[in-house]
Parts: sequence; structure tokens; C-alpha cells
Amino acid sequence: MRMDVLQELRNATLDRIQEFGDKNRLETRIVEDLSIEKEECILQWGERNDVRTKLKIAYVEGAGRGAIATEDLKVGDVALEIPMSIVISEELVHESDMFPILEKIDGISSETMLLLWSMKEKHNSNSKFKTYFNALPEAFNTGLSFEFDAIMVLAGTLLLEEIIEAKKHLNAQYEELVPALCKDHPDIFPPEFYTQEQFLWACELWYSNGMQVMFTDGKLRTCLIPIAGFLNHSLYPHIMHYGKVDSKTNSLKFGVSKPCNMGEQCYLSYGNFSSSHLVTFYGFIPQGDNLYDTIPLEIDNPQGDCPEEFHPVSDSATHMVRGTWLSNNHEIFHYGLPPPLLDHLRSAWSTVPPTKTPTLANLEVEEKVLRDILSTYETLMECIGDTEEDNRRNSSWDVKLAMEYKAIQRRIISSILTSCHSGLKTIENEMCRCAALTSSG
Ligand SMILES: C[S@@+](CC[C@H](N)C(=O)[O-])C[C@H]1O[C@@H](n2cnc3c(N)ncnc32)[C@H](O)[C@@H]1O
Repeated sequence: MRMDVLQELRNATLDRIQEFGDKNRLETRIVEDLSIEKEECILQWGERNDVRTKLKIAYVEGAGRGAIATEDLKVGDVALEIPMSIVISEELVHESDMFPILEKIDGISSETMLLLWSMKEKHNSNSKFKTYFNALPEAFNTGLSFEFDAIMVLAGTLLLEEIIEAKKHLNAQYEELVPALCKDHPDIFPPEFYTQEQFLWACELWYSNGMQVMFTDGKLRTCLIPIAGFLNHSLYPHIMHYGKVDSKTNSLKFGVSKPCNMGEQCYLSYGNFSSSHLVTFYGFIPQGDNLYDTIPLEIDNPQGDCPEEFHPVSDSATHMVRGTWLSNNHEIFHYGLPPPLLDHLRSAWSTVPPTKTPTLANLEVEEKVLRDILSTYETLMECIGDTEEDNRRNSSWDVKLAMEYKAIQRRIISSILTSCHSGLKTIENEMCRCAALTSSG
């Protein structure tokens, strides 16, 4: 009896997953006329090294290479199994001739050591990972490589600062570490392999292809995983859990949590990242509504010059606001906006905690709250400015990506403005109703 219930529950869950998958299927267009010789080489190398896969590699429109299912994959099927013997992890640095030098550097992380190791290993014709390095892109095109024009497109968005800060940080890290290593140990760190451009390439490699793996000792380490590195990200991924080493097989198993049909692109989840993070460190914006795209709103006391006693909750706070189309409550007192933000502003405009009843006093508070939000986002919208949609087609990859990002920001702000306007209209109607009731009563 208990087994039947569990089986039914399992079937119902699988049906829901299937239904969700069908509703959110992303169409993959395979680009046939590009050579996949290097990718096939790495698959053959994988086979010789006991990789098991139900995926093939192809060029897909808009995302470089991707992994395509070679058969129908059901929930629980392992799409890819990678033995730990071909995973690139810190162990390799420990075995290398650079480790005795690097371990003496105060505060250097394993990730930085691996980054420096990969800059040299890439040129090693006897490397065990030669086929892997051969199949890596020459340029990663992440936000870290944005040129001036693209950065200028981002004016008015927080991504502008994020990218500038990240670039500054990488330059400082390079200057602090690399020239001295090349000068003091040119045999181990040949200067021609350690230019600033190559350092940026390696940073982009690790940011966009590094995966967090939980080893059998319970420690999380950032690794490069050949072949798995061809999996693209989706907001509706097939593979969600992969990062724990299976101690019995000493391998990483990439099992699917959502069915993937033969010929369909099999997607991984890189994590719960916003578009700004994905642009900066991966260089793309995923298709669909990203729940992690928010516009942070910093709030101080909205009536800053009023005496404290009138505003019991006057502290500042940061609220994350998503596109209001993602909310299913657009009624009065909700407006598709985050309740904590509304409550924060209400408490700043009212000496008593307002209730969600449409009395004249409450409606007046609601109006002030919405006007506050409206004016903040109107200012933000002005700062962001117009997107020059017409120029997009002829622009470089980075300007196009920056414009795409900005369009998302505008869409979010525009939804907030629309929700505020429609909320104000509702409040106005309610106020008229209240006034009519008062005068008739
Ligand atoms: C781990 S690699 C995936 C394989 C990669 N497409 C390739 O050709 O090597 C990560 C990179 O793939 C690209 N990518 C991943 N998911 C994507 C997506 N949904 N749309 C567009 N590009 C994507 C981005 O360039 C990202 O930095």
C-alpha cells in the first residue's frame, strides 16, 4: 500500500516535470557548417579515458558549442560521467614545478595557482590535457573583455560599476603577482606565456568554465571538467546536481532532472545568477525570465527632514525589485511589488501600522508610497536613457550584449512604473468611492 502511494507520488512528480519541460522547451538550432573536429577529438580522448556520454557536441546558434542528447534521456538518467582522473584540479599544481614557488606567496589561493598553471599548461605540447586546451575558444568574450563603447552603453546601470571594478581588480592582481614571478623565475614562468592578455584569457576561462566540485574529503574545489565544459546554461536546465564526486566510481555524474529528447540541447544550471553576473563572468544573457534579475533599491527615510518620532521605522534598507510581470498579485495594497518594500515605505509614512483596508487614511499612505517608488524609478529610467535599437545589428559583440542587458533593465523598470501608475489609478478610484460614501452617509 505504502509502495503504491510512493509510486503514485513519483509518477505525479515526473508528469509535472515533463509538463514544465514541455512548456519551457528552448529551441536549439544547430549550426551545421562549422567544423567540430577538435570537439570530436576531445570526445574520442574522453572515451579512451573512460568517459561515458549520451551527448554529442555541436555548434548551436548564439552559444558557441553545446551538448546535444544522442538518445531520449529520462529523469535520473546519467547524461555524462567523467572520471576524476581527467578533472583539472589543484592537485595538478601541487605536482608541478611551480608549486614550490607559489606556496611561498602569502595568501595566494588555490584558484590563482591553478590559473597560473593553466596559462603555461596550455602551451605544453606533452600535456595530458592537450586535446582539452586545443578545443578551448581563442576568446571568451565575457564582460571582463568589454571595450570602452560597450561600457559606455551601460551608463546608468549597476553593471557599469561591476565590470569596471572587476577589471580593476584583475589588473591589480596581475601587477601584484605576475611580473615579479616572470622576473625572478623566467624558466618556470616564461614571460611570453604570462602577458596581461593571457592572464585575462585564463581568468575568463576559469570564470566561465570553472565548476565547483565537492570532493570525497568534503571540500569544495573549483575545477575544469573536460567535455562537461560544453554544457550551456539555461534557466530551465536538465542537469541541476552534478558537483559531488561519487566515491564508489571516483567520477562525476551528470544526471538529468528533466527529460531531454534525442537531438535536443542538454542544459546545465550554472547557478542562480542574475544577468549582470552572467554578462560579467560568462558573456551571455539566457533566454527567458530570469528570476534573479532585480533592481536593488536603497531606501532611507523618505521624509528625511521630519522629526524622528513621526517615523518609527526610519532606518535604511536595500530592497530587491523584480519585473512586476513575475508577480501574480496586482491588486490594491500589492501592485505586483515586493511586500517588504511596501511595508517599509508605509511605516515611514504612517505613525500607526496601516492595515490593508481601504480607509481614506490608508489610501493616502498608499498613494505616498507609490509616488515614492514612482519617482525613484522614473529617475533611474532617465539615467539609463534610450537604447539605440536601430544600431544594434551593426554593433560589435560587446555593445550588442550591453544593449541587450540594458533592454532588460528598462523592461524591469518600465513594469514597475506601469504597476505604480495603475496602482495610483486604483487608489484614486477607491478614494472617490470613500468620499462618495462619506458624503452620502
Ligand atoms: C562552460 S562554457 C559552455 C560551452 C561553450 N558554449 C563553448 O563553446 O565552449 C560557458 C560559455 O558558454 C556560453 N554559454 C553558456 N550558456 C549559454 C547560453 N544559454 N546562451 C549563450 N551562450 C551561452 C557562454 O559564452 C559561456 O561563457
